[in-house]
Amino acid sequence: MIEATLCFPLRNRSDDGTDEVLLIEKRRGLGEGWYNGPGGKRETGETFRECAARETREEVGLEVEPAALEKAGELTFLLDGEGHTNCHVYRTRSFTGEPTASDEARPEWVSVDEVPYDQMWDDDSRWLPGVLEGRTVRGEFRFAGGEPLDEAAFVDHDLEWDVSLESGRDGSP
Ligand SMILES: Nc1nc2c([nH]c(=O)n2[C@H]2C[C@H](O)[C@@H](COP(=O)(O)OP(=O)(O)OP(=O)(O)O)O2)c(=O)[nH]1
Repeated sequence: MIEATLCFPLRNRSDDGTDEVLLIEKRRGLGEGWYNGPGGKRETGETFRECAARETREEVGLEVEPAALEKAGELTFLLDGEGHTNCHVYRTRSFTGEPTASDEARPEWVSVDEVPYDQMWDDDSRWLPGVLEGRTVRGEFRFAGGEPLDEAAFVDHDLEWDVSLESGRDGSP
């Protein structure tokens, strides 16, 4: 199973108080052309928090402290009945730097009320609104139709809200 992370930096705009999330438009790889949070696959020896912080730095140039990430979700994506990817989701209001485009990603601050779910993975509209409201979620999402995952069809899902994520299923927070 692939172990991956997503990170959703949040800010409150000082002029009108709008709550915004930093999304990326993914320029290559899985989910190319869609909006998502910064994130990616975990490397050997990394914790999930370290992975989320590294991917955020590499993709959009924001510095986040692994310890300042708040665990918001654990999502499992299944493809044709088999576990494909475990995704650990974080959010944070604590970061430094200005978002900068990279080869992999074009960053964009978006109002949390105007997230472009029609240009994202099909499952995101089921769980991301709650995550952006500050809730925690554990979910299983079933896809069918073979590799790659981003060309498979989203079939159905199960969600559990307001769960304790103090410790992940593998024991790593
Ligand atoms: N929002 C959302 N993200 C997803 C879904 N499925 C899924 O794998 N992801 C995330 C997990 C990872 O952060 C990202 C895929 O990993 P990645 O960015 O490293 O993939 P890639 O093929 O570009 O990898 P690489 O070669 O650049 O390392 O997509 C989904 O259904 N919704």
